[in-house]
Amino acid sequence: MPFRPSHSLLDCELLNLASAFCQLQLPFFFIPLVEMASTTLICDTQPWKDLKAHTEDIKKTHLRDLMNDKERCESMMVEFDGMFLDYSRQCATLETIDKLYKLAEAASLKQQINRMYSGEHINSTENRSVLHVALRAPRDAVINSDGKNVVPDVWNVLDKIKDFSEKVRNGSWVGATGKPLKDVIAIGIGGSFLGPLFVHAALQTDPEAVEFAKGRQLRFLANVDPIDVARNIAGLNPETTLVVVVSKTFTTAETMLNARTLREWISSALGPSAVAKHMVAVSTNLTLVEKFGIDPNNAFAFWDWVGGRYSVCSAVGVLPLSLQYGFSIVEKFLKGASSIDEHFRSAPFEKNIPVLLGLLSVWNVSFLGYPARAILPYSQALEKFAPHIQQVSMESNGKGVSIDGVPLPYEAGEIDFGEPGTNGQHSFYQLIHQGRVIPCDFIGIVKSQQPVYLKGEVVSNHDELMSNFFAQPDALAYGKTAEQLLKENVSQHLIPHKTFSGNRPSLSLLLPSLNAYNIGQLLASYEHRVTVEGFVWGINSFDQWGVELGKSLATQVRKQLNASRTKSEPVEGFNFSTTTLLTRYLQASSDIPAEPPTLLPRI
Ligand SMILES: O=P(O)(O)OC[C@H]1O[C@](O)(CO)[C@@H](O)[C@@H]1O
Repeated sequence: MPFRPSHSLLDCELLNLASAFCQLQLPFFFIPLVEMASTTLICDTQPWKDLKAHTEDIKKTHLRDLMNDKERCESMMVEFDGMFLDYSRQCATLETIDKLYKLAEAASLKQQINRMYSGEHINSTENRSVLHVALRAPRDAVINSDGKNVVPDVWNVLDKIKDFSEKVRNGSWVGATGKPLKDVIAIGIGGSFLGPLFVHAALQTDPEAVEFAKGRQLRFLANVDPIDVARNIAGLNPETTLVVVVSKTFTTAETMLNARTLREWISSALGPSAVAKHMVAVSTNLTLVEKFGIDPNNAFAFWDWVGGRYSVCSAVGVLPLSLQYGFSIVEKFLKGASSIDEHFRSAPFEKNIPVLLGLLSVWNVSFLGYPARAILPYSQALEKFAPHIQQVSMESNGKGVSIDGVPLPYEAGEIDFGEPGTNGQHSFYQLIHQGRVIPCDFIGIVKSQQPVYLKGEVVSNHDELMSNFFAQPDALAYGKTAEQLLKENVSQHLIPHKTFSGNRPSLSLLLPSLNAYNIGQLLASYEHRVTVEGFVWGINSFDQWGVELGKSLATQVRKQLNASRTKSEPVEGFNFSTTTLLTRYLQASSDIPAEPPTLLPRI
């Protein structure tokens, strides 16, 4: 285990434990002494303290000067399997990077990565291994969980998906009325939605994938807002639609209500027996799948060692994407992810893209004090990348205690947001240039998947886009001084407004193209980056207890709404604010009958 020194208590540690016990409202003397001696935090280590002290040196530097050091810049560029990372625009020197490697060592990063790959139960609060890497491992790989090689199970499901998706696509699996199923609605939320949506959006512009998707539609129903149901079924015919219910637990309230709604949509149009031909499921909970009325033979399994937000490479993503694009395209995506898995596991830290990305994030968040990160792909096809990484990162690392349950005296996690360039430039970049400092990830693609050239234009449309990709990082790094503005004869009173302080960090990631393989590489790089951050911060990046409280409070509200509507019971048991809001809501919608007939949207 990392961070378990046998030496006596360190100051920061004692403070943390005391505050943990204060939160539990137990007297401090109740702390078991053995526990006191066994738990420490990364902030207690010498490399962390060295980095803290080092921030004073960094504050004296400016990227304008750092960028002049060619040797420094050269050693801040890494290439792997066609991906090129340039992190020379980070507010960091070679000494910083060296100190970050020492921090990684203090965090036992290498050992923690190995523990993940060897199937140890590193998700300790759920007592599970974390093996999304097994989802894209080659057929002959051996990856054990609880003493069993899980790779054959993974490939059994992949083979089943290949077979099923081919049958649907070639028309040998047809709907209840004998018509081919050309449209798919995937119902799921969170990790059972965002990853597949990101990959779908990206593949939609890859010419090879587009060719395979001709005549087919894939839609995603996530929100329990009935408007999302309405939008999803608009223009679709139940006779030619296949519904895939995707839920790891098969208990998520939103997904299950949406699944019951679409089951009603199908059975009211085609009769209840049509469900067998028009609904399939992806889940770890095959018992509940059967209970719902979906034949377990039409269910595609995955396993509790796959976290929801890390599940896009399981049947969660592979099934809907194979139905849309064919299994061969999706297999390329898996291979791209697998290539990064191997790189992450084996490359030395200096050449290891996910490790470098993760360490730089820790540097920005924990030492330079920049809590947010902007993900800025200069590719419209990556429009759903930032929303997906938002979940991967913020649900994984948004934690307040260490893996041992000690409250953290430092902030973990980061605030992720982003939009494709250049749209973002006309939206929130103002704040990034002259307001707050937000480290940016610029992601560029060398060859456009949809090139456009116009005779007489100075550059192609893609070059126009990429001109911005190359310009923005320098604008952020160098800024613009008052002296420069004076030379340009800018009026005195405008100088403060037109000055750019610069010294704003970014990194640039260049991908050769945006095909299925590269999309897999990008996904795995970010997944592992988040893991690296979590390992260094000493937290459990693989649980998500923070989502539970809101869910259970919603259960109370649901009961109240039912009681008030059907039995006119008054709103009770809530605070003044919620009581007022609920009462107002009920009164203003009192024209809705207590038990209305089944109603489906009709857009
Ligand atoms: O796949 P399920 O079990 O429906 O869960 C959906 C999502 O809900 C969450 O548990 C959060 O509420 C995510 O972690 C998960 O991806």
